[in-house]
Amino acid sequence: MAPSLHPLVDNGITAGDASFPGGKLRCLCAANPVEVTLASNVAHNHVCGCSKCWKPAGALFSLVAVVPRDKLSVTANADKLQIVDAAAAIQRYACVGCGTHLYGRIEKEHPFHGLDFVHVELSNTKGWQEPQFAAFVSSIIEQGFDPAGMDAVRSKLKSVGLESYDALSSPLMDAIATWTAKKSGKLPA
Ligand SMILES: N[C@@H](CCC(=O)N[C@@H](CS)C(=O)NCC(=O)O)C(=O)O
Ligand SMILES: [Zn+2]
Ligand SMILES: [Zn+2]
Repeated sequence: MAPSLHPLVDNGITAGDASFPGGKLRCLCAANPVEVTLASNVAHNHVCGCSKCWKPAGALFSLVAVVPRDKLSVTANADKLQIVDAAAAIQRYACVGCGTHLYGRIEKEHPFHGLDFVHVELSNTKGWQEPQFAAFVSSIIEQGFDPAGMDAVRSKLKSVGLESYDALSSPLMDAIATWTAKKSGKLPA
């Protein structure tokens, strides 16, 4: 059986609703789940193969998107959240009970400062933006995936409409490079 890329990708992608207003994310604890409320839809939703992003059990990829940080609030059981790696650019807040990551936040100077990273599969409502591309695809090898299987992974991603990248998508890499060039003065600010 082919490995699961992600449950919301394996059987094809369902388009989101452009006017979706947001909703609640909950961790996987049966009792007292951590609840995060998003006051808008997400953007740049994508699958990520890196080792740092939270993945559901058995999946090769995470499903991760961004939301402006002022649209995100922790609305229940915030005391169960702990930062996974305080040294990482993205400070990922995980539930100490079930290990699920509820959101990731960037506090340092960074092109994505002001955006929080979230996993919309933690919501039981439909209409969130659908995944747009696949990022850090080659990174799944670092976690033990057989490199001989990469063609099949990239073909499967393409068959559901996701372009594969081994970092972020070209438009996002361009945005990061533009931010860097403006900061260094190579481009006018
Ligand atoms: N190959 C590395 C890539 C890690 C990486 O760079 N992840 C990206 C995509 S989430 C990133 O922006 N990380 C910043 C961070 O984790 O703080 C891995 O799999 O761990
Ligand atoms: Zn939990
Ligand atoms: Zn990642």
